[in-house]
Amino acid sequence: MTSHPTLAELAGRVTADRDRPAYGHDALITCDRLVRVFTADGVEVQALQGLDLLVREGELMALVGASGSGKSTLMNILAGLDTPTAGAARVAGRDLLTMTAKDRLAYRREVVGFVWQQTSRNLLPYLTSAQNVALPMRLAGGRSRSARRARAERVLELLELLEVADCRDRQPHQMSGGQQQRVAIAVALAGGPSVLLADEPTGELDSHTAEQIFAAFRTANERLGTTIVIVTHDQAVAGEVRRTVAIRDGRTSTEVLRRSEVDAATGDETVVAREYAMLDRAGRLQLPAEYTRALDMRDRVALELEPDHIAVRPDDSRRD
Ligand SMILES: Nc1ncnc2c1ncn2[C@@H]1O[C@H](COP(=O)(O)OP(=O)(O)OP(=O)(O)O)[C@@H](O)[C@H]1O
Repeated sequence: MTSHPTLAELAGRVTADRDRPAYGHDALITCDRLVRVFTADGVEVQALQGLDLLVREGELMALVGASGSGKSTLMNILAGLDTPTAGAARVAGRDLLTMTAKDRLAYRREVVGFVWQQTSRNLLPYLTSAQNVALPMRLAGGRSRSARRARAERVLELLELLEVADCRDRQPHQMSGGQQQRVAIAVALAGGPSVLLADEPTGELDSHTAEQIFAAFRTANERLGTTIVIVTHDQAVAGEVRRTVAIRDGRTSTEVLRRSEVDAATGDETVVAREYAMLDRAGRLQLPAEYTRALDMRDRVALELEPDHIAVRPDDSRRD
């Protein structure tokens, strides 16, 4: 039994609540109860149904989920290509719901870079790698000789960082799929974005090449500090990041965090993964389907507050 709070305690809670920082105040990406409804032939599809997501600056994280769960819808919104129906979405201080068309264009040029699954969507086919990477810089930079020289140096630096400097004079059709995606990452990084978004970037590649592409994202994250969000079906890729967020039915449902632990005795390092469920601000929690199935939980469950946990048990009033 918990005792009733005193008036002074209640007043203290109200003040603490008022002084608590706003949701996502220190995140680079904040999605707050994000909703996207599509209407096709008079039928409504709720692709995002109140999705909450926070991504900190400098993170490299993966988004996973079944087909149709809303991953691409979310990526298109974060990329500034689509507008949410309701809720809030902020990236690097920009409000994605209220941006004007002009702000949106600047946002796509300056704040985000993208890498898509189809290699053909990432690169212009008649330009060489170096020209592809230089293009976003030319749109943003000056025309002076020193500006041009600085751009050429930066192009080479990026191609070297991604280990495709030898492809600088080749057009996309003269490169492998993996090389094309590395150049695509260089193009996406050319404008110095705060966030790099990648939608199934390894979807068209074999697993060995996919691993190399993933290493390239990690290099970009570590060396340039760019925040990276990758949508993937590939469990092996998802296993390489510290944080994997699963989307189910248009909401974030579970999250796996991985951290390294060093054995004090042997000095061996192992990666420990732990799965968490997302608790939204209304207190809603989505239990993993395999857990509820295993205990035949349906419709109603019994809850008990224990000193350090909440027990969720099958409905014991249902004795048939
Ligand atoms: N332009 C659109 N018009 C109507 N419905 C759409 C539109 N775009 C997406 N949807 C619907 O929204 C839901 C989420 O789609 P979305 O493409 O975001 O899923 P996804 O998780 O990316 O799937 P996949 O892994 O297959 O790409 C689906 O039911 C889809 O049919």
